[in-house]
Amino acid sequence: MVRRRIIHPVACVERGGEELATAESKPTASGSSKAAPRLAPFVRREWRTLVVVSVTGIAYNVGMVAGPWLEGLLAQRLADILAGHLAPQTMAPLACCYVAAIAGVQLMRFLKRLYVRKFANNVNRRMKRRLYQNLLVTSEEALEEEGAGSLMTKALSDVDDCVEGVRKFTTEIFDTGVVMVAYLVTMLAYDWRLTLLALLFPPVSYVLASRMRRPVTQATAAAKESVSAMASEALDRVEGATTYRAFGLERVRDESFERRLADYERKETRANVLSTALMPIYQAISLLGAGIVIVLGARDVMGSGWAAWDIAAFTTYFSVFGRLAVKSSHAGKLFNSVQRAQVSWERIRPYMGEAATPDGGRPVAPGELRATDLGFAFPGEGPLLSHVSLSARPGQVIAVTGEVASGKSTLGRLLCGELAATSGSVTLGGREVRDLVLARRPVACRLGHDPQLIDATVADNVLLGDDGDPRPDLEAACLLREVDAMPDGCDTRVGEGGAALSGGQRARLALARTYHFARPLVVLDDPFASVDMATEAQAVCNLAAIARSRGIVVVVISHRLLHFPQADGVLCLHDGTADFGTHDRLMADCPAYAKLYRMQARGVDLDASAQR
Ligand SMILES: Nc1ncnc2c1ncn2[C@@H]1O[C@H](COP(=O)(O)OP(=O)(O)OP(=O)(O)O)[C@@H](O)[C@H]1O
Repeated sequence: MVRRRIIHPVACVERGGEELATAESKPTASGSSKAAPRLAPFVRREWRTLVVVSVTGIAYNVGMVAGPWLEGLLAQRLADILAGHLAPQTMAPLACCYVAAIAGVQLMRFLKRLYVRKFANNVNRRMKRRLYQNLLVTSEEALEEEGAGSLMTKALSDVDDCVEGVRKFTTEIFDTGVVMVAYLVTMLAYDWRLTLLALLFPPVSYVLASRMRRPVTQATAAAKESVSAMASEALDRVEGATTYRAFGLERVRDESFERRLADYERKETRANVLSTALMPIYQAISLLGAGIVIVLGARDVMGSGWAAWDIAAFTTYFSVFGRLAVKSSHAGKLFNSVQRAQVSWERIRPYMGEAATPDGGRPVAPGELRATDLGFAFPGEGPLLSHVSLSARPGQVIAVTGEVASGKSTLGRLLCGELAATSGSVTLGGREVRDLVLARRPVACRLGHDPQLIDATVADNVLLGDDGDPRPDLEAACLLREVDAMPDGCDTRVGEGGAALSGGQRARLALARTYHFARPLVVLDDPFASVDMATEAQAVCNLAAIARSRGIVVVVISHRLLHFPQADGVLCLHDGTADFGTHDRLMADCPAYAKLYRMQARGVDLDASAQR
C-alpha cells in the first residue's frame, strides 16, 4: 500500500535510520508526562530576567508621573515669570530637572524593553526546543494525522504567537497596570471627586473589550487553521509538482491553492480587524471623560470647584488624565494578545509536555516472539486482520506473504508495537512489545518501503554517527562489492534521499543500516523488491546467518516466495485471517498460499533455487 508520509530526517538520524517503533499517541499522552503541560514553567525558568524587568518596569512607569508633574511646575513657573513674580533664570534648574527626569525614565524604558525581549527570546527558544524534541518521538501515525502544514505552522508560528502574547502581557503589566495605578493615585490626590466622575468611562471600554474576547478567539483560531491548510496545500503542490505537470493537473491544483489563499486572506483579515481595529473605539470611549475634566477642572482653578487648583495643577491633572485614558484603552489590546496567545498555546499544548528522550531505554534481551490471536481494524473501518498467531524462537526467520492489501505492512507495524492491536497480544521474551515501546525500550526495528537515506556518505548512512566499521553490514546486505567499485568507496556521497544510487542500492544501503542497529525483533518489509534473484539468494542466506549469530527474530514480508521454503516459519494472510506453519504444511493445508507459491513457481526451478 502506498501512503503519503512525512519525512522527518532528524528523527531518522535519531532513530538509527530505522522506522523505530514508537507510540502512536502524542508524547504527552504516551506516558512521558502525565500532567497536562502548562505554560507557567517555561515563564518561571526566566525569573531572573523577570526580576530585572520588574525593577526597571516599575521605575519607568512610576517615573512617567514625574513628566506631567514637572510639566505643570514648568507651566506655573512660566506664568510666574511672565507675571514678573520670578526672575527668568529660575526656570533653568527646573528645566534641568525635567531633562534629567525624562532621560532617567527613558533609560529605564530602554532597559525594561531589552530585558523583556531577552525574556521572550529565551522562552521562545525553550518552547521550540521542547516542541522539536517531542515531535521527534511522536509516531508517524500521529504526525500524519496532524498534517505537515499544521505541524509547520505549529513549529514556526504558533510558538512565536504564544510567546508574543506572553511578552505583550509582561510589557503591559508594567506599561499599563503599574502606570495606571500611579496615574490614578496622582489624580485622586489632586481631586478625588472629579477623578471618580471622569473615570466612569474607561471601565466601559474594558467591558466592551472583554465582550469581544470570544469573537477574537474564534477568528484567531479560524485564521490559524486556514494558514495550516494553506501550508499543507503548498507542500503538496511542491512535492507533487512533477506528477501534477505530467498529468496536466497543474491548473486544478493552482486553483485549489488560490481558494485556500483567498480563505486565508479572509480569515486573517477578520482576525486582524477584530484584534487591532477596535482599539480606536476603546480609546474614544475612554476619552469621553475629557469634557468633564475641562469643565470641572476649570471650576477648581476659578475657586468654585471641589479643590483649589493653580494652572500647574490643572495642566498636570489634564495631562495625567489623557495618558490614563489612552493607557486604559491598551487593556483591550492586552485582552486580544492574550487571546491570540491562548489559541496558539492550545494548538501546541499536546507537544509541550516533558520531552521524552528518543531511544534512551535499557537494551532488551533477545527472546521468543509470540503473536497470539491478533486482531486489528483502522479507526472507522472494518476488521483488517483477525485471529493472527505466530511464534519464533531467537535466531529464527519468519516469512510473511499474502494478497495485495491483505494487511502485511500493518501486521509488521503491529509486531513492532507501532500500532496497538484491537485484540490479542504480541510479546517478546514474555513481555508485551507495545509496553516496551511505550517505555522507549529499543526492542524492535522495522525497515519500511521508504529507505530514508540522508545526504551524506555511504558510511554515514550505515553508521549515522555511530562508531564502527560499516563494511560487515554492507557485505551482509550484498552491497560491499558495489560500494568498493565507487570512486570514493564508503566515503562516496549518496545525494539527497540516495539520489545517486539505484533503487536496489538504496534498499540494500537501508538494509545495511538496519543490520548495524538490529534489535531483538527486526521486521523487513519487502527488502528485496528491487534486487536480482542471485543477489536476493545471497542476501537471504546472510539474513538467516545474522539472525542465528545474534539470536534475534527476523520477520521478512515479501510478495516473492522464492526463498520461503528456507524460512523457519511462514505466515500467509488471506481473507482477513492467517495461516502459520512451515512452508510444507502451508503447501498442504493452505490453498491460498499453495496457489500463490505455484503461480510464482511457473518457469522457476524453486527447489533448485532454494538449495543454492
Ligand atoms: N493509516 C491507515 N488508515 C486507514 N487504512 C489504512 C491505513 N494504512 C493502511 N490502510 C489500509 O489497510 C489495508 C492494508 O494495508 P497494508 O499496507 O497493511 O497492506 P499490504 O498487504 O502490506 O499491502 P501491499 O501488498 O500493497 O504491500 C489497505 O486497504 C490500506 O488501504
